[in-house]
Amino acid sequence: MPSWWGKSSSKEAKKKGNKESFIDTIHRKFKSGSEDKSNSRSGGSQRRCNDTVSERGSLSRFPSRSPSPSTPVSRCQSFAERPHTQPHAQPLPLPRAQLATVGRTDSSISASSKSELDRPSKPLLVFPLPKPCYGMNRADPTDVEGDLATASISSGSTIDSDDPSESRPLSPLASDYENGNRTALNSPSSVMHKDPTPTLNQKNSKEALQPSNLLLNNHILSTSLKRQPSSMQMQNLQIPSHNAFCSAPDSSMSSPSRSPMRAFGVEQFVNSGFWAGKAYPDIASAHCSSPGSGHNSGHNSVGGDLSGQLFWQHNRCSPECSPIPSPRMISPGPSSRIHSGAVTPLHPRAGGAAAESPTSRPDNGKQQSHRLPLPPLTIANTSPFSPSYSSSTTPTPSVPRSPGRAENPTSPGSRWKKGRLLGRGTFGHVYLGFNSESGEMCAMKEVTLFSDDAKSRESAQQLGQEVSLLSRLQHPNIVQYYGSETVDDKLYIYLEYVSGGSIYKLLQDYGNLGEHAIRSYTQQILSGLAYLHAKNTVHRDIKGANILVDPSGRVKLADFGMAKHITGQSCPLSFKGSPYWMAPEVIKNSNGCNLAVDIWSLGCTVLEMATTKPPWSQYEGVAAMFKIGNSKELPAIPNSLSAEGRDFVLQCLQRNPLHRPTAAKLLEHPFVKNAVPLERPIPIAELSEGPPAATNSLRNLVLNLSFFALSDEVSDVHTPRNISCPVSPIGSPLLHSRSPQHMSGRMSPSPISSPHTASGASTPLSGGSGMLPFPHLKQPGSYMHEGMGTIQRSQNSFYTNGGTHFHEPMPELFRGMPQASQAFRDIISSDNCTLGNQITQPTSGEFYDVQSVLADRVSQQLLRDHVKLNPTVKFNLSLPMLDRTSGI
Ligand SMILES: Nc1ncnc2c1ncn2[C@@H]1O[C@H](COP(=O)(O)OP(=O)(O)OP(=O)(O)O)[C@@H](O)[C@H]1O
Repeated sequence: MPSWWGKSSSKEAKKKGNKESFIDTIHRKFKSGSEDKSNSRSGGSQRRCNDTVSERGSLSRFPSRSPSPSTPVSRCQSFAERPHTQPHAQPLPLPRAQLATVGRTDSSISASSKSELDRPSKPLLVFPLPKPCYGMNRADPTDVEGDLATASISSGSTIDSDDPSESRPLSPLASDYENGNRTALNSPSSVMHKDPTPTLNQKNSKEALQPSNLLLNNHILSTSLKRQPSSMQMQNLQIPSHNAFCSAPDSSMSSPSRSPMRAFGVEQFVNSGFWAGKAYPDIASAHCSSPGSGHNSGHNSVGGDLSGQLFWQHNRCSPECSPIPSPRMISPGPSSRIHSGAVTPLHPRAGGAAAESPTSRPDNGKQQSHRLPLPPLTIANTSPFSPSYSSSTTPTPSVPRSPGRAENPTSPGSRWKKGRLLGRGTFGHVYLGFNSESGEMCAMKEVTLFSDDAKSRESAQQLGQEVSLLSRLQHPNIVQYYGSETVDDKLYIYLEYVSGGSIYKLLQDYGNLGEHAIRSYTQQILSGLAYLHAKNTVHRDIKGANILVDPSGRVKLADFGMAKHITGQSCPLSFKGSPYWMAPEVIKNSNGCNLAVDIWSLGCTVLEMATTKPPWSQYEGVAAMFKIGNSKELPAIPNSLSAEGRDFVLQCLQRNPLHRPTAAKLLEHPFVKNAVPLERPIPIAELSEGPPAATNSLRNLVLNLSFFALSDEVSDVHTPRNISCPVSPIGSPLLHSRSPQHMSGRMSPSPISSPHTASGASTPLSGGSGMLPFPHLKQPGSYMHEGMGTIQRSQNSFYTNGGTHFHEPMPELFRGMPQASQAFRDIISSDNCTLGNQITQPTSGEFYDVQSVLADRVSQQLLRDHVKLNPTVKFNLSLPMLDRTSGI
């Protein structure tokens, strides 16, 4: 029995009152409703649950991947107490009901913790993969029930899994993970990887599997729950009876499940395997990322999910893992925050997707079916950063297309080859994208959308919201969105590739960070948050796993799947986030939605960076949440942190959200204010040229810098990274040649900052942000990408919504997928996604920082070119880069 459980049990009587109160609070919370449905992924979960039954058939046909059963993992042990070799957990008594009762939960936990080795042959009760947890609207109140039912079933499976004989062999698919992302071994999750249908043959599952009960998801089981609601929950601390942890279906292919750490909306909570005692289908996926790659699917990717984080696990690394305990490797993550139907392995098509070789092109069948409309403009048909990547635009005959486009009109993205798997997320997989012709790289998030599946709508909605948000963000500390497109039934979202991996990954691979790094990272995270919060947008899932680091130490916030734009006064908090980083008010839902939840999470992240573990990681999921939500205790702050660091953390971890400083305010805190700024030398060439279509401010900035640099001739101009580098059209050689905006010959620092964009000219899917113009590829009447302050003015260009204009054809992203398309439209047109009104003029700090990875490589050439063009200017080519300024 897990230590934490034991502890809990011993104190149960004592704390019963508190727990009940606490649980009751949560219970009410989930019952009473969740935050705006449109933003919730729960619908998905609900759906998932509903669909689970219906899809059983198909599910059963597809072997799911299961991790190696060889590694025993206990999920019930606290981080601190869990040994490498997990003791066999004592299965808790099974409750009579097969519902998501506490007993179930506990059982599942125990079961999960049981060594896989110990139960190799016995088939585990695996439930059909649940539907995606995400989802927007829960129109039907019974959805919760459905989710709950799913959870119950999961629970049941978990229970069954206690029996070793239920273990099922891993699917061959499990081995296709790259980068060691999938470490089958350690996964208790093997349970999750069992082929659901076949595995449902277990004794305990029999009843549940009865057709009538299997209608389970939404009916029978839920009904049962209804009949015996709170008592069991209270008794068993089943916070989530109505709650939100998604059960993550595991699938090697899809794996939305890889994200165990996120909690979703109420609805999702219901799905939560954790709460319901469900086996952790996602575990395998979640923990299997390769530690060293920095790209994970594990904790991070898995990440996101509450489930995964519900049990902070450690020391379960695969051999490849760094000596440092890697929660990811063992992370239990039952659920992914969003189980997109698109990525559900169980779906017939999913199988194909999953089976794809990471090294293959995004899709060989790209042009097989739904031909993408040609982008109206001449943009970057060769660049992923091009809006053309977004099939959201309709063909515009009047606008010339690039030759390349003409040659390959159906899919601009086809030029991008899908490379290795970078990680797995709730929606799907993230691959490295490489353009053989340009040499550019990007991160390609591949999500399968099923046009014939109701889940598509939820997927589309969620993705639409995420893309909508991302496309309007442009900040050096936020991963840049480049564009997106659909190819057949797959949606590709092109993002800035951040090769260093997540902070989480770094911590797993290299241990805790030193104070300098913590200060720097924290300062950057704050910068990103300040920018985000200025737009009334809350990230809601700040944690190491969602913060990427580039090779030069620049930090970028990623994974905006949980982000929400706060539009009105009332914004009920939904149970979203990752438990260990979750603010008390989120758990208790005692306050309205506020930006302060990110500040709390930031404080947790600082501790995570300092210790490699989030606060309260010594407690298992529920216990941790109880601590966070119901106690007054503050987490231990390591002595390694300076007094300033300590104070910073304490400032962030104030239980009253109103007492927490804002991100902007915290930027003034000595802990980060005194942080050594990251700097990137600016190549002289960058300073010597000005963007053709740069805004005055940008132009001035660049010119000033240029002047500064050139006046010195050999210059030692240093510019803090966060300042201008990015803005320069020339700023980045990379952008110089590839960005769609460059292609358009227009430039605008940010879709957000540009007048056009501000006025609402924004195409969420068209890669609104982050692109810098290609001065050398100007085209008359060319497409003006809104992201660069340019607008496609031809034809049916936009429609307006809430002050934000979108390209009418944007929904074409989901061409061939009516439901998805409509869902996308809905979400895009929802006020929740409207950021236009919040658009603010950029500050220098908001300038998009061009990718620097290739900058240095090209800088020399640029310098040479510059010299050729400006013979009077003398450069010392031996100093391609300016010196640093900073104040180290
Ligand atoms: N821009 C990027 N550059 C490099 N790697 C990335 C990038 N985006 C994502 N990844 C990798 O892919 C993994 C999954 O991506 P991401 O977290 O965005 O997916 P998701 O569906 O949002 O996941 P989650 O379940 O956390 O919501 C990340 O953990 C990371 O390792």
